[in-house]
Amino acid sequence: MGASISLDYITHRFSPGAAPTLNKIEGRIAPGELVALIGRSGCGKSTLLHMLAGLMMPSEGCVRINGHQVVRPSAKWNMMFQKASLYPWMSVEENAALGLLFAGMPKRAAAKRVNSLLEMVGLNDKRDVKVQSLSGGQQQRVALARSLATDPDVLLLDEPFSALDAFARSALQEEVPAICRERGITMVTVTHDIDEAITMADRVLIMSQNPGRVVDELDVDLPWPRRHMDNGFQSLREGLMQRFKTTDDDKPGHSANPVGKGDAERAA
Ligand SMILES: Nc1ncnc2c1ncn2[C@@H]1O[C@H](COP(=O)(O)OP(=O)(O)OP(=O)(O)O)[C@@H](O)[C@H]1O
Repeated sequence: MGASISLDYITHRFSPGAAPTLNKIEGRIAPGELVALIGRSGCGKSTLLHMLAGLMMPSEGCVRINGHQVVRPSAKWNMMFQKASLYPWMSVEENAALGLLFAGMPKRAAAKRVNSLLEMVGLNDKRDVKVQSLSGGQQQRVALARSLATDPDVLLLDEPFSALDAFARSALQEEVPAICRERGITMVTVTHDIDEAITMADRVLIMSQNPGRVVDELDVDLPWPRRHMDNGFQSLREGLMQRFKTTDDDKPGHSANPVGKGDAERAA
């Protein structure tokens, strides 16, 4: 079952006396909600996500999951990164089972749990294959199975599909929120890509930079699965671009490019 997340006035400075990278970020994410965090490069998205994962502590304020302050990483709030970080000499099954083995689950029980997940992510026939022989998309599927194996309440995604080809990316953009919805997992994904945010999230939070703050949000009230060519999708996309631009225009010395590098690359 998903967990609630509270951001309680999070401020962060990387060194004492420096300007804050994040400034007084507050908000609440409901159990089972799917949220995308979008903002320009360097605005502090990954820093904030690392705090949700318990990998970093803010200078001021705190993150609470189900009301408890997050002070360390946990298998109940798992993070997926841009790179799958698998052990190349281990099989798909061994990599996917790692979190369970670290948690003390016997090998046979871990393999049983992982097998149903590998089936779910479409890798059942690759169980015994070494991960180094897999494609990037397949490796991210192993990482996804590994993240889900510990039955997390929260799944945190730090641009996990940005290095994948368009087909693998689009399949996972559809499958990951579907899995989270089915299991009631709360999802927070960081992205530069407006289409990815609308494809995956119930709600998009927009961050500004210098200092990083959540300055706007947009509800994505579209049926699943989301289709880029649908009128509803396109009008939300335009709305989000506009909000992004307004956010940017508020800043002195803003760039003519209204969005992050994912969209900027497409526009080029
Ligand atoms: N360990 C660190 N020490 C000092 N400054 C840091 C450190 N980590 C990040 N920063 C700075 O904090 C700011 C926010 O970085 P962060 O990686 O969170 O941004 P981001 O929005 O995720 O960027 P991107 O989209 O490019 O990944 C940047 O200016 C970055 O240079």
